[in-house]
Amino acid sequence: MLRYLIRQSQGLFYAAMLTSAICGVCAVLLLTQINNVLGATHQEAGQYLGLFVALVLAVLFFQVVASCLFERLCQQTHAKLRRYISERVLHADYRQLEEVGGAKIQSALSEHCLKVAEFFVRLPVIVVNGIIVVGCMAYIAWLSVDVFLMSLLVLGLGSIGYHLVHLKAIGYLTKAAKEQDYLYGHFRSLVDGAKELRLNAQKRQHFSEKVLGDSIEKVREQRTVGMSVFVISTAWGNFLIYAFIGLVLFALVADSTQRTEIITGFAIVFIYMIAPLENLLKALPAANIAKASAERIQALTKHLSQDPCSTVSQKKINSFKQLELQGVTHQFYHEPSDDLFMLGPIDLSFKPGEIVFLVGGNGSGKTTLAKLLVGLYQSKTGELRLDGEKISADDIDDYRQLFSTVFSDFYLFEQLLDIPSAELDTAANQLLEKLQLNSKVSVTDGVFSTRSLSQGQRKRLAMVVAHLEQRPFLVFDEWAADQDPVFKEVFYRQLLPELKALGKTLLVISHDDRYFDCADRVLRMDHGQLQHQNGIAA
Ligand SMILES: Nc1ncnc2c1ncn2[C@@H]1O[C@H](COP(=O)(O)OP(=O)(O)OP(=O)(O)O)[C@@H](O)[C@H]1O
Repeated sequence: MLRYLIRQSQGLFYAAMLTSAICGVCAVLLLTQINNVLGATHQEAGQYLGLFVALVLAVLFFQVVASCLFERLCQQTHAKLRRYISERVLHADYRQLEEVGGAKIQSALSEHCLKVAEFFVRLPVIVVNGIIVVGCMAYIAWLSVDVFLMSLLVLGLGSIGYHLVHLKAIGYLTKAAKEQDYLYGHFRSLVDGAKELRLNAQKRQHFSEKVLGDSIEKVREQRTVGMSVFVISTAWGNFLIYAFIGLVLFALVADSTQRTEIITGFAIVFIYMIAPLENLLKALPAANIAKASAERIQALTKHLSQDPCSTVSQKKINSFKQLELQGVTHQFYHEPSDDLFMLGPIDLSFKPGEIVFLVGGNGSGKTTLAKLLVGLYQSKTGELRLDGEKISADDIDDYRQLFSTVFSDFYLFEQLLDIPSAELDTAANQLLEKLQLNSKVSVTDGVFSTRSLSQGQRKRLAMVVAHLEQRPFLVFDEWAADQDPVFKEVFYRQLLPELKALGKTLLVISHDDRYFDCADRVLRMDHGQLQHQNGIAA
């Protein structure tokens, strides 16, 4: 994932890395100048002044440029990641999207994206300090090969210890990232379940303490332990540095002829190197958090297989003569209860200008069948046929454009999402009048004046949206359930016949048995199986 993102902004990334590297090199050169001045007489020191000032300015300049470039990279990455995940979600198989759930997607779009993007802000710290440490090591080698070999040994030991601890810490951070996905679900419940939580103090307390509270605590605990483990590894690194300094000062150069000179040189290098080394060790955990977040994003997007048709097709299907479902099946497996719901095999056909009612008990499979019909669910077996032609996976998005739906869990966007025009506004406002909503809502430039309506009124608004799409097939899933008796009458006796007269095919999922006579056909679902009944309902 990180590699993919780097590839996406290659130019910016390499420019930022290069300026960071130059900054690091200048910082090491500055160290050698400081050391030169320390070993020089007062007269000699003057000749180093120009280079010293130039190097200080260069370090500052490249540091600022590198940080700005990495900040830009961070923002670019953040935006790209958000777009990438949004696109994957937009084109994901609908059933898989249902399985993944909103919480994981929200967690990925907000926190995981941010953590990955932040990696690019930490990168200059890692690069600059890494180069300073390597440069210092090279300088140590130039001063004394023995000390350099010893420092390599110390670094080797430090790396092994760091790596072992690091594995442990990463485990905690990954667990925290997983728990965070659940936490986002609980955050949603805070708003979606606001009514229930207010009306039952005991449940509210349980939710607050046991559900939300426990989840917040788990994330806090795992992250704290993970980060503490990193702190321990940093301390281990620091211990090794000080042990090494002691070794050099008291043992390695103890009886050297140029003792004072060498010790002064090393003391400067060590002092100069400690802060970058610490910064490096501190920046690495952030990189690891980014890695854990990137893995969560990857796991999510991997789970969402893409519809084969990801672009808007030019092929528009505006009408049909016959639509058939042949041997179509679907199944839901509920793991906790080991329960399997099987729908079908279903054979069914529709013609333009007919009203078909789909009736049956709760959980009998009516909505599932409607989702199969409109191409939201893929059939396990069997096929959809339009005018005798089989609908393949490549055609499914074109096929879906035949339908306008109002499912019982419909979503109302704040705008019509069509290209705004005066005609569209006029048509929408006329429909609002027809559905007796004109005193509450109006449409201007394709945007609704309000969506703060009763559930029944919101459903009427959803009907306006569906109507405006001018598709040949309309599906209403218990649309009339929230309507008052007067408007129920309008829906069944006036609106449906008007739509039928326009040549539309209508699949109406309904429990209103007093209106079953409005249908040309009534289909009854029972435990996932379809029973055809002609004419008026049984
Ligand atoms: N997203 C889902 N994930 C898992 N199981 C599901 C899902 N949607 C529906 N089911 C299961 O499929 C069965 C049929 O559900 P469906 O919503 O199609 O019934 P329905 O006839 O529309 O019911 P109702 O009249 O209550 O709306 C149910 O037993 C339900 O548990």
